[in-house]
Formats: sequence, C-alpha cells, structure tokens
Amino acid sequence: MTRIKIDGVDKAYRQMNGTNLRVLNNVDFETEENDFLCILGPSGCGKSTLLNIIAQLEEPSSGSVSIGSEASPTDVCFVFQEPRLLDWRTVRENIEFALDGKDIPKDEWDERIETYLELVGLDDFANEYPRSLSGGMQQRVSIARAMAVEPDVILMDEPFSSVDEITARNLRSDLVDIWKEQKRTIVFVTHDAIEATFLANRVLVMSHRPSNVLVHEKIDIDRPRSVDDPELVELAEEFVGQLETRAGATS
Ligand SMILES: Nc1ncnc2c1ncn2[C@@H]1O[C@H](COP(=O)(O)OP(=O)(O)OP(=O)(O)O)[C@@H](O)[C@H]1O
Repeated sequence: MTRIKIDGVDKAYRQMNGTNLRVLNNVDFETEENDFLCILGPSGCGKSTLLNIIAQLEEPSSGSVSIGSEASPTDVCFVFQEPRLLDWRTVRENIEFALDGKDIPKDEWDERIETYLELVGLDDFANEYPRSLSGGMQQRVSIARAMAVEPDVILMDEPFSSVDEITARNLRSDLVDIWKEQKRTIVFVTHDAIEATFLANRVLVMSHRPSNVLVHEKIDIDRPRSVDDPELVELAEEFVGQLETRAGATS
C-alpha cells in the first residue's frame, strides 16, 4: 500500500545575495493508493523541488513527507529530465546496475531487461553504449531502467521533454498501460496541461512561486483517452485558466 502524504511543506533557498527565495508555501496533499498523480504548474514554480522533496533528495524547510507505512518500506525510483546513464556501461549494464542496486535476483534480470527495453522500443540496442544513442533514446533507456526495478513508486520529472512528440505519445500510452496493469503509484511532473490530463487520475495544479496547491482534482475521463477528446481539452484549458486567473489576481 503506497500513499504519499505531504503536510504543510515550505521550501526556501538561500540565494547568493543573502536573501531567501520562497519556492513552496504550505503545500498539502495526499494521494490514494496506486494514484497516477500529475503535478502541473508554470516554469519555476517549484515542481522539481517538490518532487525532490518527495524523493528525499532534498529536505523541506518545514513540514513533513511520508511515503507508504513504516511497516513496509517503499521502493522509489526517479526518472529525471535528462537520462543520467553511466557512459562506460552498455544499455544492458546500466539496467543491470539498477537491478543489482535493488537486490533483484539475477535469474530475473534477462527477462526484465528484455521486457522493458522492448516496451521503450530499444530491444535491439541492449549492447550499445549511451554515446551511440540519441538523447531521446537515452531517455527511453532511463525509463526502462526505472521500470525494470518494478518499484512501488515512480517519480518522473518531465521525462518526455527531450523525446520527439511521436515517441512521447507512444511512451505516454505505454506508461498508462503499465500503471493500469502493475498498479504502481506514479508522480509525474509536467508543465503541459494536455499531457497531465491525458495521463493522470489526479491532477495537482501549483500556483506561481511561492507555490501552493491551487487545484487538486480527480480525472474521471474514460480510458483509453485521446488528446483530441473535447472533454479532455476543455479540462486542460480549465487548469491553465486557473493559473492565468491567479497570476492576474496577484500581478
Ligand atoms: N538548489 C537550489 N538552490 C537555489 N535555488 C534553487 C535550487 N533549486 C531550485 N531553485 C530555484 O527554485 C525555483 C523553483 O525551481 P524548480 O526547478 O523546482 O521549478 P520547476 O517548477 O520544476 O521549473 P521548470 O518547470 O522550469 O523545470 C527556481 O526559481 C529555481 O531557481
């Protein structure tokens, strides 16, 4: 059972000129088990900061974060905006490194590597080094690497921003299929309202900085979804409208 609870989280960064930059302001939310949560917000509002806090890569200035329960430790994997592969290891070895790090039994490695490389369309590239792959292909490897671990929670920070749109569309559909089939909790950061509305069963819209939660909404549009569905487009526009209204109100 994997729930994420964010309670009154504030975050400020000390700047070079000695002042504090307030990024997150009393952020509160809770996910249900196996949610696909998209965090949507304008550039610079603190989405990555919030994701890093959930991943415990950063400390909040105040407030608390909990994932899962104390009784059962939660496996969390992170997919960053950029691939972060080990250049001196092949694609296969990069994934093996992650599997080894999570103590996955060796007799499961081949099947997992095959399954997830096939999923991202790179099954013919297992023995290549990252330098011989395009940026988009490297990002697909990093997605396969996170998936192969089969973690309870996958945190994704704009993972498709460096991938061409056709590949991104396929990966979005695949991600939804994996989420439905394997019942994982996914937290996905994006500034694209259509992407959020296509993927999520729950969307958080964050305000401009110092950022808090403007909208927390469950998305009940039937699946499979289409990015051209008028209902989906209308909802995405409502999210953007909320941001514009608040920006107008505070400017
Ligand atoms: N380690 C840091 N030290 C100082 N300031 C930081 C640090 N990390 C982020 N910031 C600042 O915090 C603010 C929020 O950054 P963050 O990357 O979380 O925003 P974001 O919403 O993810 O942006 P984008 O959508 O453009 O990636 C920015 O003004 C950024 O400059």
